[in-house]
Amino acid sequence: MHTEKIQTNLGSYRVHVASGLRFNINQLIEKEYKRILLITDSTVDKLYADDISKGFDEAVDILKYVVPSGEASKNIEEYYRLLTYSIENNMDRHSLIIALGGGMIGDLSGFVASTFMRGIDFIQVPTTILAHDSSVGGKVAINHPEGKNLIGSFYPPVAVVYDVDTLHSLPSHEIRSGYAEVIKHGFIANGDLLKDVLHLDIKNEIENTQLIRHLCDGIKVKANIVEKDEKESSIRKFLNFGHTLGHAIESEMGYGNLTHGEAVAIGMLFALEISEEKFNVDLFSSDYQAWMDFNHYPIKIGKLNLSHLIKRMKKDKKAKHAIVQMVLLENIGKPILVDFTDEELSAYLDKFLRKLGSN
Ligand SMILES: O=C(O)C(=O)C[C@@H](O)[C@H](O)[C@H](O)COP(=O)(O)O
Repeated sequence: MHTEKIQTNLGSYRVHVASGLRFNINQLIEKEYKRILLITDSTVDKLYADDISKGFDEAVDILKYVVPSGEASKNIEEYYRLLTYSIENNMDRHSLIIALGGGMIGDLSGFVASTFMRGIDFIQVPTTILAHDSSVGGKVAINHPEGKNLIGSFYPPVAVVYDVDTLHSLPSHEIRSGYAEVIKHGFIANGDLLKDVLHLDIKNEIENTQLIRHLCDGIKVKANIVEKDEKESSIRKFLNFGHTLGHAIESEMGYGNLTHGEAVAIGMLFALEISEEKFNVDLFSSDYQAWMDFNHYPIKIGKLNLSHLIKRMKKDKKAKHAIVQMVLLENIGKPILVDFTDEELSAYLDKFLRKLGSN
């Protein structure tokens, strides 16, 4: 089993990564809980929800709440229904929430945990590759129609239990989504990981040792940054590489029409091309685009309205006084934050959308 300890001011927890862990969650948490609310989605429920209960004593009360699958469920109505369910079913400050699923479930359940009775324990049990990113670092949130993750908090889980066996049932768009965040960690902080992934055919089954190595490398990059800047006042913003445009595309297209990672993958291409032009460096943007093509990432995504996208980019959490800030790369492993004037951003985005055929 691979274990990474995350030590921050808001809390310390371990991220365990191995095969078969979903049956042994009870042994990986330090406290005993009498009442547990398992939150999952309608896809994962059928596959793994029963396995989770098997590891707990029969005396533990395990409630289950199933959310419709898809990013569109990460909304205020679903959040409110979950709170009502928790109140009606006598959850209290000594209860535990288990978030079983991908980023949507982790973010939504974590936000419920962070606000129910001013905060109760929760653990993340990720079932997607993308969640190697979202389950670590303590960002929990729901979306607003105006923008992604606009309502949320920093609230670390008490543990992350990552059973890699669950990743083999993922559909191809989920593998693409997850590997976008893996390659992001490579671009911002680990050139070897980047090279490895740029040679990877993610259309075919990825064997467990390689998958675990990629996930653990990504988690290490994330842990390293989050431990130094948990609340994103400085270097944590680097983890947002590709997200400024990515989030704008996701919300503009309607949540769930493109996966989070697929939208971020496009956002990274944008940031790479600007970086190469601004800093006169080769950041392998052509190799990266070829990798995206080869692995069937959607690049031609139809017409997008430039001014709508810019309006959304201004709502990004990194923006200050409506000035868009983007993460660029001075080199591989050397991220930097750059402010953009409206004119400059418009010019870059117009050129990029034309290239994609989206203008
Ligand atoms: O953990 C972070 O910090 C990140 O920015 C990682 C992102 O990949 C992740 O999608 C995150 O949830 C986005 O955060 P947001 O603050 O931009 O909503």
